[in-house]
Amino acid sequence: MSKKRALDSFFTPISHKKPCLSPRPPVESEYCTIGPSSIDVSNHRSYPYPIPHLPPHIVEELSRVPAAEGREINNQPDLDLLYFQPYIPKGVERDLFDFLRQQLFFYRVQYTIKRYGTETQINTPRYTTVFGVDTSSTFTATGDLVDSQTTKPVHLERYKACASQPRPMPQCLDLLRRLTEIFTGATYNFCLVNYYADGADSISYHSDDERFLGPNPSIASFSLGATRDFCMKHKPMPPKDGHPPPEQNLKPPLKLPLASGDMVLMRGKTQANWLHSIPKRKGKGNESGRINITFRKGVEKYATQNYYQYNVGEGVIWKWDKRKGEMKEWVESRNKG
Ligand SMILES: O=C(O)CCC(=O)C(=O)O
Ligand SMILES: [Fe+2]
Repeated sequence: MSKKRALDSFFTPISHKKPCLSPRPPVESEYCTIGPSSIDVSNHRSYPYPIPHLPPHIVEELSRVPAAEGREINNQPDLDLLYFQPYIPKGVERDLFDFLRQQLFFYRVQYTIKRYGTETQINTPRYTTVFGVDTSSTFTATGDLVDSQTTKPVHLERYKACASQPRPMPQCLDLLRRLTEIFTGATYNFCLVNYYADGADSISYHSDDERFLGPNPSIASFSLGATRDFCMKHKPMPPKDGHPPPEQNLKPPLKLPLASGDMVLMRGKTQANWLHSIPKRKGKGNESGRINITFRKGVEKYATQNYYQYNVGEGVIWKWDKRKGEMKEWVESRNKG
């Protein structure tokens, strides 16, 4: 299907269908569940509360993505990026930021690691949440989890090690996922969302190179809200035949100032060879929040296990309090009625 045709069918409003919660690859007939006239919510037994669909004007504006051509950055060894400045049109990126910060539920995950026999508690320095399930399972239109091969219900055992049963992508993120699939030519079954409340929140150097993402994974990473530096450096290269480490090790990190609406597509050998981070920012002028959304494809059940453990965990739910202008602990009984 051409991109133009895919987009046209995507934005055709048909209002009487049930919301489709499936993170399956795009099928033209499924796009009808997403349209500017929709006033529904996405709900699922694994959600703490329903998530409203995107307001029609945001859906409308998203039909204009990508707002700019992607720029290739592949002038360093093993680096393969496509950088859109911006991908989401200016103006609507702010509305999307406000909407997602208001409507999504977040976590501040804590976990322990054991290094050289010593246990250390890690406090994830940002808010996180995740939706999706690996390729071994799929959600039906009514939100049931079935085996991708047999279409039989997935036994609870498969995800018993997960912090939460897998959650289907809500419409407000699934729309962006489907658009991203059209423009990147890749498919995605996970959506990870980070919320950096201010400059004190961060993610340290790492690569998304887990085996459960398969070789050469394609990861689409969106930025909304405050501009933050995205730093990248090559993984250390070992000295060869007793000679000092190659010059790549001495190069300063690559720094992309990710602004609201920008998207970086990381692909090819990037994850296998490069590390990335969002460093802390000190001082005045770093008080505003930033949302990062990544779409990825997990090809083993360990992807589901890992992502729910480190992005949902066992702790309390955090929700944006508009009046106070900060994240507040969400308590179900207080919010009923
Ligand atoms: O916030 C970002 O731009 C990067 C997030 C990231 O690297 C991750 O979630 O793995
Ligand atoms: Fe990452």
